[in-house]
Amino acid sequence: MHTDIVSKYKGIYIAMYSAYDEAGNVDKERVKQLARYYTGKGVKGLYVGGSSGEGILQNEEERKQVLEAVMEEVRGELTIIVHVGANSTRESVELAKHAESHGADIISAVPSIYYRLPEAAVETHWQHMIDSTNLPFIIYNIPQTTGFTLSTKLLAKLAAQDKVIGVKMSGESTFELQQYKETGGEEFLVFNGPDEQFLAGRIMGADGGIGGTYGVMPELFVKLDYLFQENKIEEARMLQIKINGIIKKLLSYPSLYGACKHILSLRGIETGNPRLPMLPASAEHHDSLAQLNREIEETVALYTAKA
Ligand SMILES: CC(=O)N[C@H](C=O)[C@@H](O)[C@H](O)[C@H](O)CO
Ligand SMILES: CC(=O)C(=O)O
Repeated sequence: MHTDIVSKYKGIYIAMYSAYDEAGNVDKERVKQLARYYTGKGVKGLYVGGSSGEGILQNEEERKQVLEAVMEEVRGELTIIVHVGANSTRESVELAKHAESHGADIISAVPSIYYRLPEAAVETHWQHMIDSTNLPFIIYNIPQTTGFTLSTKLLAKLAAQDKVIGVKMSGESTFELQQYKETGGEEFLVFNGPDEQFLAGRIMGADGGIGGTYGVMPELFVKLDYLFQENKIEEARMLQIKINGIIKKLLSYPSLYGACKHILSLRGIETGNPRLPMLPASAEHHDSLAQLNREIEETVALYTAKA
């Protein structure tokens, strides 16, 4: 039986980008600068090495370097969830043990990708990671990229273990999200994945969110969560609509990550280009990205101004 898990870990987690130097190598100083930038903004923590963090585009050593930089910079200040999913179970277990030895708070993983695996194989894959450390584990369900949909049957089986404390639900169905919450129970964490549906996910039972676009506007998601908690649903809906206008523009670029990383660079936070095949923002988009950055900054100023 899980106790106090939800109150301990609920909240807003930024799916953090990785930071590279001009040659495309992991740059630990830049990772630290980015992690530092996210402190003091009201978020609960960071989700490191996930989709936005390009963990699956990095080798094992690089993934370790990114996590080490994060831990060296913000350990104790932010709750750190590490994505340790790799295609082989062996590598995932190695990353899980590394995460534990460096003080990460929680591990998480997608299924193995490329092979179309039966549920029993995905279960075994996750179970090995779970058994390899004493850390809590959060299932990462993102069927639109992995091709694997977490069934409530498997969720129930995994959630029966003390170490399995939650699921990051990146599928778009808020009905399934609600079913996951019902299956896992009140003391099982459900994180909303699609940033565009944060409020909808919260209304249907999510305890918080983990998202990639939070990285360029964490203040807005912290505010949105606050409005939901205060039961100011109409105000929250207006903010979600404002956020969605921004996300729609972000998604219109060659890659979401390239756009977000360029916006961060306009604020003095250099993280390099995303790693190919993720396309960088190209020069022709710099003007519109500068305009979008101003729009985000104005919205943040508006929503964080004292009433
Ligand atoms: C498919 C995907 O990567 N989803 C992310 C996490 O769940 C989201 O944070 C999106 O990046 C975001 O909602 C923009 O569509
Ligand atoms: C978006 C998200 O949650 C991730 O990048 O893993």
